[in-house]
Amino acid sequence: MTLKLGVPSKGRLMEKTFDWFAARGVTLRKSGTDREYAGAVDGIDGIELVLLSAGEIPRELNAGRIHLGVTGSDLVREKLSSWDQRVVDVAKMGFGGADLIIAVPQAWIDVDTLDDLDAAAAAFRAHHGFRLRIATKYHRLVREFLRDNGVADYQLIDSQGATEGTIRNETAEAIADITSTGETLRANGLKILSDGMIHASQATLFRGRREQWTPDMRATFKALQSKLGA
Ligand SMILES: Nc1ncnc2c1ncn2[C@@H]1O[C@H](COP(=O)(O)OP(=O)(O)OP(=O)(O)O)[C@@H](O)[C@H]1O
Ligand SMILES: O=P(O)(O)OC[C@H]1O[C@H](OP(=O)(O)OP(=O)(O)O)[C@H](O)[C@@H]1O
Repeated sequence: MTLKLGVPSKGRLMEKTFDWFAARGVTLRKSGTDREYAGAVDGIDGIELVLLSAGEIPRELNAGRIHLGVTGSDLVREKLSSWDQRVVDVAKMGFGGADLIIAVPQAWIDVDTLDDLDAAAAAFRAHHGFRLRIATKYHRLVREFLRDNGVADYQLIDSQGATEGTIRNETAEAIADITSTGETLRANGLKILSDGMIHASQATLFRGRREQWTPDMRATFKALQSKLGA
């Protein structure tokens, strides 16, 4: 059996993933037409390229349908419970950096920390009769983080995009989202809580569990690791 490597098929991570492997003597390329999600690997034998959405790579790794995968470290933590028992971090790739943070309106001058948020949430509930709403697509990471930091009086609102806009639209009071330049937060009048950093994400090469791997696959992985210096 060949070793299947899943990489993002488009978007912000794809090109840099190709560059990162190329710099280490492994050429990944899309085969076929631009819109066809087929690929090939040159520079090492026994590896098959699978082009996938970054968000699906954690699940495919966990299911054993791919053996290696490149995706954001945030996505692996969000999509897999006990992620570190399911996949192994082989190499941090040094790009795709973004911080998952909690932010509130700049106008909330009394709220700068998680403790302040907790107090504001209790006051909010007493006043409005429902829990303060935090919009996010990172449900698992946000729940774990708030639980570990003693914030309980809130509800999560699912937002799969344009999350910063939920506050203006009055569908949430706070957000938990990815930021890199901070532009989107500023443009929407939001500020990050001083202790509101949930995870500093970057593109990472992961491998799945090896129980089902054949000796050939293990040898290929070893050869790849030595090329990558991982
Ligand atoms: N400014 C940014 N905004 C959002 N995500 C970013 C940013 N910078 C880096 N990332 C990272 O990029 C990854 C998401 O990549 P991308 O947006 O290409 O995938 P996606 O389109 O969300 O996934 P899918 O293809 O599953 O929809 C995440 O790991 C995220 O942390
Ligand atoms: O700090 P910044 O550089 O402003 O980047 C952060 C923004 O980028 C991402 O959105 P994306 O472009 O992926 O669109 P989305 O809202 O559909 O997730 C993220 O969700 C933030 O909205």
